[in-house]
Amino acid sequence: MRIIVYGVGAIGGVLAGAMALGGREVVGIARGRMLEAVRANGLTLNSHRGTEHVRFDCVGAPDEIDFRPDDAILLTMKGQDTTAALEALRAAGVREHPIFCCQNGVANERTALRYFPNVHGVTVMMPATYLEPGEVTAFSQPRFGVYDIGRFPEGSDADDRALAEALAAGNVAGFVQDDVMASKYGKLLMNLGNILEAALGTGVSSGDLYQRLRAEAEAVLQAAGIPFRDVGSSDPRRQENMQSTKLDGARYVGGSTTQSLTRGAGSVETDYLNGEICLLGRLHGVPTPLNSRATILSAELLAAGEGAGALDLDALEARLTG
Ligand SMILES: NC(=O)C1=CN([C@@H]2O[C@H](COP(=O)(O)OP(=O)(O)OC[C@H]3O[C@@H](n4cnc5c(N)ncnc54)[C@H](OP(=O)(O)O)[C@@H]3O)[C@@H](O)[C@H]2O)C=CC1
Ligand SMILES: CC(C)(CO)C(=O)C(=O)O
Repeated sequence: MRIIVYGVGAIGGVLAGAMALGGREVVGIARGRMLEAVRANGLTLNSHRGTEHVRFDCVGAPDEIDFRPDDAILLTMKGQDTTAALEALRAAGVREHPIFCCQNGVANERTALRYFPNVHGVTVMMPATYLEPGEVTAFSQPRFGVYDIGRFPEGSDADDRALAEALAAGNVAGFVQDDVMASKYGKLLMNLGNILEAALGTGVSSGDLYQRLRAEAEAVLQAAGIPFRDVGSSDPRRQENMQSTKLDGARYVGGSTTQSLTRGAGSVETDYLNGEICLLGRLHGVPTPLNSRATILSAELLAAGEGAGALDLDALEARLTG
């Protein structure tokens, strides 16, 4: 299986770099300064193993790839960039290839299924950062991450098992699951707090706001009849595979939404995280005022050009509940 990593950022960069270092054939699709940097100098991967430099083929768009039957395509862009990526894949002639949604949220799989028949969900448990072009950092040891993998909407197949093997070569523990979306809904609950961290700054207490966002979401999932599995700190696989690691010269600035604000990326994923709960709440008649305010807050922070940590807890509480 050749691995096409579409979106070389924090997750895509660690995956592409680690699997290439593990001897797997990898092609990256990147853009902007990341593309320039990887093409010019390869990628630097910082982790508990030290600093490693790796080269792999990297292109700017799918139509620069001569797709082969053994290709697997990993989507590693944020949810707001998925539709454009799927359209570019289809325009490049992709049809039957397995598409693995290595992304937070639960909307990517359904969107991908409009375009392609062979879609897989992947729950990504892997703290990673991309702050500078050409450089990414993995903050977990002994494995860089734990992934659940399975066919969407359910089941599993040989492609899932082949991806788990490729991930193992890249120091990521992959678990094939017949009900991967239950794991992805469990992860979605965790990601409702991304916007709180982005607004307050990493390491700042958000009081009871996360529990309140989550309570709204759990009521919504229950009303919608959607099962979820907890993949948070109580998941024993985290204990075994994912201890957080302190690295010389690489500070963990926070989760993916915090990084988007820190990098001035121009968009955040909140509409696919808290916004998913609003959507389901509206479909199933469950009010979601806090998650709704969270989506509006993220849009306002972006519009105001705010970086991470723009608000203190009182200000945040007022914006979400006042
Ligand atoms: N970072 C983390 O620790 C974790 C992230 N996740 C999830 O993983 C997914 C990826 O997040 P993350 O890696 O942090 O995001 P990043 O923004 O770091 O990486 C995504 C990359 O994809 C690029 N990209 C987007 N669209 C295209 C395109 N059409 N062509 C080429 N490149 C493209 C982006 O470019 P540009 O920078 O120009 O936008 C960016 O470099 C998200 O769903 C996130 O929620 C899950 C667990 C942990
Ligand atoms: C759980 C968390 C916040 C960190 O891995 C994450 O999934 C993200 O960064 O989006």
